[in-house]
Amino acid sequence: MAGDGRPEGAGTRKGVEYSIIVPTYNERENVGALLWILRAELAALAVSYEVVFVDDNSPDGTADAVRELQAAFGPELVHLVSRPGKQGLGSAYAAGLREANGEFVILMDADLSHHPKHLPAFISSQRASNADIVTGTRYRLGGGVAGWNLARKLTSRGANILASFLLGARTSDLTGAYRLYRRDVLADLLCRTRSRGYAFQMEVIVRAQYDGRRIEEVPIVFVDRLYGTSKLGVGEYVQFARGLLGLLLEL
Ligand SMILES: Nc1nc2c(ncn2[C@@H]2O[C@H](COP(=O)(O)OP(=O)(O)O[C@H]3O[C@H](CO)[C@@H](O)[C@H](O)[C@@H]3O)[C@@H](O)[C@H]2O)c(=O)[nH]1
Repeated sequence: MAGDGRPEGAGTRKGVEYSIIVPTYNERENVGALLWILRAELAALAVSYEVVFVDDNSPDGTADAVRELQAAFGPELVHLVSRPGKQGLGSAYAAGLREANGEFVILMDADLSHHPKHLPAFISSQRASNADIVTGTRYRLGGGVAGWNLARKLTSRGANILASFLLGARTSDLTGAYRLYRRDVLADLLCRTRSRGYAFQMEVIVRAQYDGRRIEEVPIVFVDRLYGTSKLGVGEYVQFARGLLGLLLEL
């Protein structure tokens, strides 16, 4: 594997600044809307970008919907990584990175809970600060969550407070997934990250802090999905606890 996350000898598409990696599992109703809104939000910025969908053989036929988008918008803009079965978020990002050509990588959910309207803020924050990572935060002034029930709000907030306290983290939203990374920085972190599910977000940002990476935050409002359901289950909570314990023992 090359140091930037691509397989040795893989081709590059020169001049792409941003690769937007979107993991999907049963997101057929969302991928088209996401792409349209993304294009509208990025049009004014005059940046070059591509969108890499990583689908785990979704039973609802998400991969076919992405192929239709590919046919409509072209394979330069829309990429599809198709995996044989559900393998978790962390490994989906790694698979997306192997296909990505951008100097920077943006990770976002498919369901519009990570709204593309925040992308200009990520990009301008990185440009202004030369940061290695810009992470979206729900827990700073201007950020927030809409549409979650009280139990989910408390779980998310509680997990963040506990993990920040135990790990000495300076980032206000450890579990958020909406982030921009310098490509080589993400590739390096992925090599060392053990978590394969939702705990991935926490592990990556904490490791980056311990590595001395420059991390900036931008407030985002996470709006719960309109279509489909969350894939967060009990197993993910167990994995989160394991990931936290593992980091605590190691760092
Ligand atoms: N390829 C692939 N995609 C997956 C998998 N599991 C989830 N996804 C995709 O990953 C994205 C996030 O999944 P959701 O199920 O919508 O997550 P959520 O419960 O809304 O949780 C969000 O907020 C958490 C923080 O509170 C985040 O930790 C989490 O990553 C996500 O952004 C969606 O695009 C979903 O289709 C998987 O195993 N494989």
